[in-house]
Amino acid sequence: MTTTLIRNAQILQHDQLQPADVLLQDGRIHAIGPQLTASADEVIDAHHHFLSSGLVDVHVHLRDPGLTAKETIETGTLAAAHGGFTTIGAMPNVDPVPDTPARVAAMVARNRARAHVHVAQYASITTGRAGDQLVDFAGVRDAGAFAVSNDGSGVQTAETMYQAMCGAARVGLPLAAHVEDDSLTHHGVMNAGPVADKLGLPGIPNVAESAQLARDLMLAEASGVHYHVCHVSTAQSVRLIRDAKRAGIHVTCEVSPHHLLLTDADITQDDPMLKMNPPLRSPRDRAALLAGLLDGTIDMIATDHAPHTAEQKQGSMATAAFGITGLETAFALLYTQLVQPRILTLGQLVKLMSTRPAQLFGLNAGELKVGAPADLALFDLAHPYTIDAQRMVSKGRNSPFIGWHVVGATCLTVVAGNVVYRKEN
Ligand SMILES: NC(=O)N[C@@H](CC(=O)O)C(=O)O
Ligand SMILES: [Zn+2]
Ligand SMILES: [Zn+2]
Repeated sequence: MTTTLIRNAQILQHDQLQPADVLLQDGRIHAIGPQLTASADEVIDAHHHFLSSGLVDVHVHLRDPGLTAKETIETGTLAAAHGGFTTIGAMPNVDPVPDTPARVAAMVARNRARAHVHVAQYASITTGRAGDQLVDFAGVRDAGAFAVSNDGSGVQTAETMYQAMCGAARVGLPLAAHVEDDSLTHHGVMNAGPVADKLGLPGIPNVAESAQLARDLMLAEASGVHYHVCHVSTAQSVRLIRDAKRAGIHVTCEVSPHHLLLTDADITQDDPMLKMNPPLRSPRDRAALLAGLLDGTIDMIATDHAPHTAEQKQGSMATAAFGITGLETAFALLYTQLVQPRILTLGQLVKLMSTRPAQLFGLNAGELKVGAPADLALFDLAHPYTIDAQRMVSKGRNSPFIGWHVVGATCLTVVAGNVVYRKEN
């Protein structure tokens, strides 16, 4: 029986910071209160920093197995811990794809043996994440998958998506969709519009995302599945999801930090660090995403942490890989850019990055209360710093936010009562 006492923390109560001590025992939160007087094996002084339930990110690319030059289970989950995340959802675009019960079981075992944080594993929707052959949903659920997704590409055929949704609904698995109609993307590498025209780069129009989303919402209604939309990026998508929720369709969605903070107007030159899928959209789209976040249309924030090697992210946007990292920068960026200017409260940010994703995906996480898992993150909300590639523990250094000035450094991350990250001074 090991006990840890975290003293002198500030925790959120009714969206207000209040001083508290938190006692952890056997991997759970045992007590919360002012000035706890318990004897503990370890006492940690939180120095009046902000103690939160550990962050939860349902959209992470760990690249393991098969793509380990970009990231591994160890480096990706250490990056998660560095960012204050204690539970992450691992996307299935690895090699081999977890598309059978045996492969999912192997992934779950590898994650458990090697990860620094809790990993919820996605299985794919179709075999090899391509074509129309559906995965054995009951089998992959029983092997430990928490949801299915073909992230990286859209499911192109309506009939396949409909059958997939019916199958996922039958076994109670959420289906997370990367919505992208390949016949509408025109081999684009950034948002279609005046900026792409000026740079002479091929553009991806909003309809490539939103037209397939409209299709999917009708299929979701007919099938009754929990349909989750990955990385929503357009004003039209927000409108469609808002209307679908009003109509009672079981839809949830996520937005990435980069789509909340950047637009194609920030692309002043051909820069591969600003290349991701879906692309940075127009200022009008960004405004719609913020409005959707504030009115509850958008349920959660997910990083879409997509590490690549330096080689894959050099040269021109025309040839570089899609994707940027996010785990190590998300909280500080959003705290600095949205909470400090009072666009969101700290409580809203924690709900969006911890409580809601856990609740909506049925993950045992996202709450700081007695009896909950001892998964916690301690953030310093006072001292400014500069985002520095040298301090990142992810193998991927492909972030457009390097050099940004932020507050909100992670001081400590605790998973199941064990310290998995501690900031050195
Ligand atoms: N977002 C990206 O630009 N890239 C992701 C794939 C994806 O999330 O669709 C990747 O795996 O690299
Ligand atoms: Zn995607
Ligand atoms: Zn992704």
